[in-house]
Amino acid sequence: MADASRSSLFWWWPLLARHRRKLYGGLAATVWCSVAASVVPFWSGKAVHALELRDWHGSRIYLLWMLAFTLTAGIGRYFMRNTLIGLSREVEREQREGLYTYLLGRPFAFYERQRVGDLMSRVGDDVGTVRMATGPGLMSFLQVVSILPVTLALMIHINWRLTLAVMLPFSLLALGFYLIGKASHAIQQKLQLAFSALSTFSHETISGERVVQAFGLEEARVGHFRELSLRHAALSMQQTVVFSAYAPLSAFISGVSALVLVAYGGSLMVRGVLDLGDLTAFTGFLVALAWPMMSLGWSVNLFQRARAGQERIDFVLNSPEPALPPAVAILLPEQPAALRLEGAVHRFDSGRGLGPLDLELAPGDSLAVVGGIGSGKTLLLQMLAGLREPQGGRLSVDGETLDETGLRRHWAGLGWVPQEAFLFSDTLRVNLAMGRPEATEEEVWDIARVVCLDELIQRLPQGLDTVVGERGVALSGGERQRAALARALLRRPRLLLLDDALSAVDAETESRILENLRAFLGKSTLVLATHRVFVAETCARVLVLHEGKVQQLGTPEDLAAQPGTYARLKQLQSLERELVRGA
Ligand SMILES: Nc1ncnc2c1ncn2[C@@H]1O[C@H](COP(=O)(O)OP(=O)(O)OP(=O)(O)O)[C@@H](O)[C@H]1O
Repeated sequence: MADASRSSLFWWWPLLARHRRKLYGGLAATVWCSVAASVVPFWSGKAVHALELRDWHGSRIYLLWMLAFTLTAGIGRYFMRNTLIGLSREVEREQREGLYTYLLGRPFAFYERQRVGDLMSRVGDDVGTVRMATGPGLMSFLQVVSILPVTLALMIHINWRLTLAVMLPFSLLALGFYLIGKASHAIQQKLQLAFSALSTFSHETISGERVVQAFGLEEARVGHFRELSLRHAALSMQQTVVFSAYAPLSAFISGVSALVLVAYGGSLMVRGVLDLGDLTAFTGFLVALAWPMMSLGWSVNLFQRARAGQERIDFVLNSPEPALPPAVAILLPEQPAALRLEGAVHRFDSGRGLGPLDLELAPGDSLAVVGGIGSGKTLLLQMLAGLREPQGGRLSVDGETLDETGLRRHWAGLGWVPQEAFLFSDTLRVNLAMGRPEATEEEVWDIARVVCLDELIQRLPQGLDTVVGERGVALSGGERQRAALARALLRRPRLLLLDDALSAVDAETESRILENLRAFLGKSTLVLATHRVFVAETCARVLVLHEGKVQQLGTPEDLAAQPGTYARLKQLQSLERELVRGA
């Protein structure tokens, strides 16, 4: 949660500190514009007084001063808006980029605790509330604090008793704003949570729209969305009710103040203590004060909202997971990776998971990981990839435990094809060359041939420049998997990890790809997780996992010859293939 300094009134100072010069410039422009604006009533009073005395020349001079200060205030206001609104936009950009960079620097475990819709609402909505406070909110606040002393000084200069009388009602305003602000902050926190729940739910529903439609869940999902939306609307209404009190309270206080001015100011004039010019000036001062005082309520509300938003942003930024090591320039060794797991374990609260497990892979080794559903294949590959840190035991690569640079070096030489092939919404060319942007056209086509994607690319109207849609939606599951495999191979990885990477490819194409992959054996260390025995046979060794532990380990031939899970699987799948061939 936010630390103590963040929850103080100046929680946003760390965001502004970097922009001190701009802030001071904006502050100077605000003071300039406010001082100029507050002096205008003073000259208007003088002008009226001169008119009262039929001093036409004097009144013209005072009117010219009025014009000059009005113009000066206008110019100051222009600079104030440009500087402070510009500042808020910069703070917003920095905060958004900082949050985005932070998110991309989080390890696996972080994303298992977060929901995408919620994170998106923090990057969008919460950052937006902070911008509103650092821009328009801060501007209004600065206006009030700079207009008030000058106006007060001029008012006291004319008559301190009348000043005290007309300003007294304004002190009630501060109390009112404090109470409203407190209520508003509490509602705002709930409101932002409600918005986050709404955006998480809608993000999930839209992402899983095919499942929703296929299972006829539209009504149920719309119903739940309506509930969340109603809660959000109800809280928004509560917020509006509380917020609506600002304007009437300010207007009422201004009205009472005007009433005091007429009653008490009028009596002072009748008694000859004040002249008409003084009363006119006081009226001008109250008009000049009214708007900033009213907007003070609005800016206080913006601060409440922003503080709640910043607390939610800080909650993400203070997540307990350590950051990923920074990217550094890396010179990769030529030979394939050597890996060793010693007593490596990763278990979830449910007790399910992987290990303790020992495993050694020499450079150029190939290992197939076989096992039932949930036996730990993916976890093992994630651990070998350095994406999931062992909770106990250790992973060493090329004989060394992975430190920060070691991890980056490990990733630089990694070709990783996850179970769900993910493509970015760009062209096929960009997706394939993502791992090695300097790859030549020829190299891209060579790899496309290895994964049997060349024919498809030739058939596509824009060839390699075809846009594959969001997450590669324009390609079939098997095509997506082959593109993801090509992306990994094009990297010429030292370690190639394939997590059931060809499960959506038809058996014939899969055999062709496996045949082509043989050319890579020995050049990369290969670990592949699979449910298919004939895929496992591509590798020199097979590891059978059961409930996260090693059940069998040996060459495919040895395992096929001894009784056990592997032999049983092979028998079953061979029979299946015979049946398919016979059919
Ligand atoms: N993030 C997680 N939180 C909790 N449990 C998890 C998590 N990820 C995996 N598990 C559990 O760990 C076990 C191993 O999961 P893993 O994904 O490695 O299985 P797998 O062998 O790859 O399965 P499959 O063949 O279905 O892909 C499973 O029982 C799974 O439920």
